[in-house]
Amino acid sequence: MGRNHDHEPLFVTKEGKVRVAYMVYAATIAVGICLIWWYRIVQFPRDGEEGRSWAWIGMFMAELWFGFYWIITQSVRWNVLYSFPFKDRLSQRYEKELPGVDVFVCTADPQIEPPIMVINTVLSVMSYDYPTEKLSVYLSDDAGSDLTFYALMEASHFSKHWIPFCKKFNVEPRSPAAYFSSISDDSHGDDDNHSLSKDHAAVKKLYEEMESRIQAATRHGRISEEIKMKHKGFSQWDSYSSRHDHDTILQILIDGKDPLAIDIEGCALPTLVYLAREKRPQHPHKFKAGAMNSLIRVSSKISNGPVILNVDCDMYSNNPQSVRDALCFFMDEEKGHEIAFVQYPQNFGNVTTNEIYGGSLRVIRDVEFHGLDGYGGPLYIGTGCFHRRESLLGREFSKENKIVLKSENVTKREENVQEFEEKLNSLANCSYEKDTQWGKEMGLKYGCSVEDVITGLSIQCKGWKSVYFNSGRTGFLGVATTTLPQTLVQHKRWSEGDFQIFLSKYSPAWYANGRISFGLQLGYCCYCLWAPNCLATLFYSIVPSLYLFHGIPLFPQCTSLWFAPFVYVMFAKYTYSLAEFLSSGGTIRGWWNDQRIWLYKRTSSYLFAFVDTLLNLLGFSESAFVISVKVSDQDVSERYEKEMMEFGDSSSMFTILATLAFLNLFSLIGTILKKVVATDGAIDAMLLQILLCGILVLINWPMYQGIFFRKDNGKMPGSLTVKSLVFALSVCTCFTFLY
Ligand SMILES: O=c1ccn([C@@H]2O[C@H](COP(=O)(O)OP(=O)(O)O[C@H]3O[C@H](CO)[C@@H](O)[C@H](O)[C@H]3O)[C@@H](O)[C@H]2O)c(=O)[nH]1
Ligand SMILES: [Mn+2]
Repeated sequence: MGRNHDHEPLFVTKEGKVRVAYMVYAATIAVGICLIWWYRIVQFPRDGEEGRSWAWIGMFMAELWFGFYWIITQSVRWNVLYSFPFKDRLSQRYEKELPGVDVFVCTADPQIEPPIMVINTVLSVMSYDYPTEKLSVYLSDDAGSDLTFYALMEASHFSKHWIPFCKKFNVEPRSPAAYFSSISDDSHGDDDNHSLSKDHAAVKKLYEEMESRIQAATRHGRISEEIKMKHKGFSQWDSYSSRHDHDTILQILIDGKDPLAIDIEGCALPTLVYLAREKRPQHPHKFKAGAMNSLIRVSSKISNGPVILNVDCDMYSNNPQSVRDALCFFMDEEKGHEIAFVQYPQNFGNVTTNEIYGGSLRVIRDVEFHGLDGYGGPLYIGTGCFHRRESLLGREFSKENKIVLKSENVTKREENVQEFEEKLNSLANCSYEKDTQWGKEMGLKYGCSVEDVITGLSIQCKGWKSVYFNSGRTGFLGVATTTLPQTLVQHKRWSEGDFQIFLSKYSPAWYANGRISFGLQLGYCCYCLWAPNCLATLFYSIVPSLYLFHGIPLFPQCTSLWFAPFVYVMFAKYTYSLAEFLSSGGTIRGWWNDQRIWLYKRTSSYLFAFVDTLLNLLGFSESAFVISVKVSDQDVSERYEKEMMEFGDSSSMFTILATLAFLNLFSLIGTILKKVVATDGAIDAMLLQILLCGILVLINWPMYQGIFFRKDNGKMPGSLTVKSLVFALSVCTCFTFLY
């Protein structure tokens, strides 16, 4: 108290300009949508053709859905908000009282999440520009891999050189791999920088030696006896039988309370902890949510930082100031006490210019999440998120009981580190959570494949707000998927989890009613209703094309006035979407690719997610967490760099995509061969159907290439081509018999 506040806030928010033009545009689309609906009602075919009537009803349902979904997506565009923190004010006022920050890094598989990548992320967060005695880093290893442990041990030694180097020269970014690959060796060649270039060379050498040791161990798939002898920590693996069956392994590699834990310049090091929670085959481990909850408990006894940062192991910190930026929101005297979490956008270091798999999630990042911020704050999306420990633990927001973040007095420990570790082990045991509120009212929620979103929603339903911080130097950089199957699988997990939320107790549609703002409810629905989009999209990409082939119109003639709303809505919607994509920094080809990915996701990932969610609900299946692969073979990455679509995997999702691609191709070719369009007035009556089918064929171009022309390993597998061909032909034939 008694501080000179000047009443200057630690952060400000700016609303997007009220865009009258946008509102007019949206209103015209809304009118267009209503006209389309009206058309379907008044023009209902009365010519007694039953097939056409059913198709008509289907089209109407699909258009009802599209219209309804479009309305929902408006919620994230009306009220965009941008937030800007003031770090200088933070350090002026609170430098001495900054709170402890615990960073949780999660990893789960040393094969697809290589230990060297994991420790680069760890090193990047250990070297935050933040008082080291207040910073603690925890690595949760769900594979319980001694390779990862070994890499972390190496990192703990290397950090003694790396952290002082970063701080001395204000290096950015602070992931050594990213830093060394961004800087050429002779860029420090001039005399002024003599000290930098010398240190740079020395640290680089240390890093490369460490890297080759870790890579060698990873290649062998095991740790040599010689290394094992050197560190007693490996003895904890003596009772280890497999990654699904082992005791808790907890090791404090750097103990911040130990006066001897210092770097080469004599400064304190941040605490560094390795945790592999107990795993037993008969005991469901609840994936990342389970890992996070163990970390919350274990960390509460070691450092108990009131702020928790969660990052995935592939998302290194790209900005050493991020902790300070985030604290500006939490520590603001006026509004800070309401904020439960600060979410950074997910950015990826490996997205190519035209993002063939739509990997940058550009529009979500630069438009929609700002829109959510305008209604109370964004979703928690798993990585790059700073939490208040209290709200993560399940505490309700209360105006009266403001929780002020401040540094705590460190209590001295009686026992030595080993005894202490043993005491904490039980916190990460399988049985610990039995008959407790963990996974329900406490910590991250279980039973949903997007544990992050459902947890964030329940926090917001308890009265808390969140903040989306997306400005200045990018906070975190991760690894985006690099093949089509991976992308589809990831989106299946996301859309399935989101749809589970929609149907769960915490549904944004009913539970959240009155607990969060209406705008935010709609905002959540945009994502929670991804999966059901599959039905309307499938219908729209199959039925009109089949009917086209038989010369049966399902849209108004182009000489009719009803033609106008259809053309207007499509044209206006897609022009706007292109403009939005370009203004978020994308390219035209990138937008086109993004449309393709939307189509693919909607017709495969979302369909599987939709079906699985329903089966799940009926108790037929359990959803699992399929971890995204973060490494790829040389030739796969080469094709990725060249933006060639990677199939090369026979999944059932592909069968659907290829079948659809064939169906539309046949319809289009058949239509031309049968000279359907040559008859009088046919073009007039069928123009929209021809256009729709033509666009579907155009957008599927990379698929045809993969089926017919490519020879490389990434092409569509032959067996799959045959299967889809048979399916497509059968559908066409069955349909012909019906008519
Ligand atoms: O049993 C598990 C499975 C996964 N993870 C970790 O969870 C993180 C995310 O997994 P990833 O396969 O990379 O999934 P993504 O789809 O890239 O992740 C996004 O979506 C997930 C929810 O579906 C969130 O958990 C993530 O934070 C969010 O970045 C990784 O660090 C994994 O190591 C675990 O710790 N234990
Ligand atoms: Mn990931």
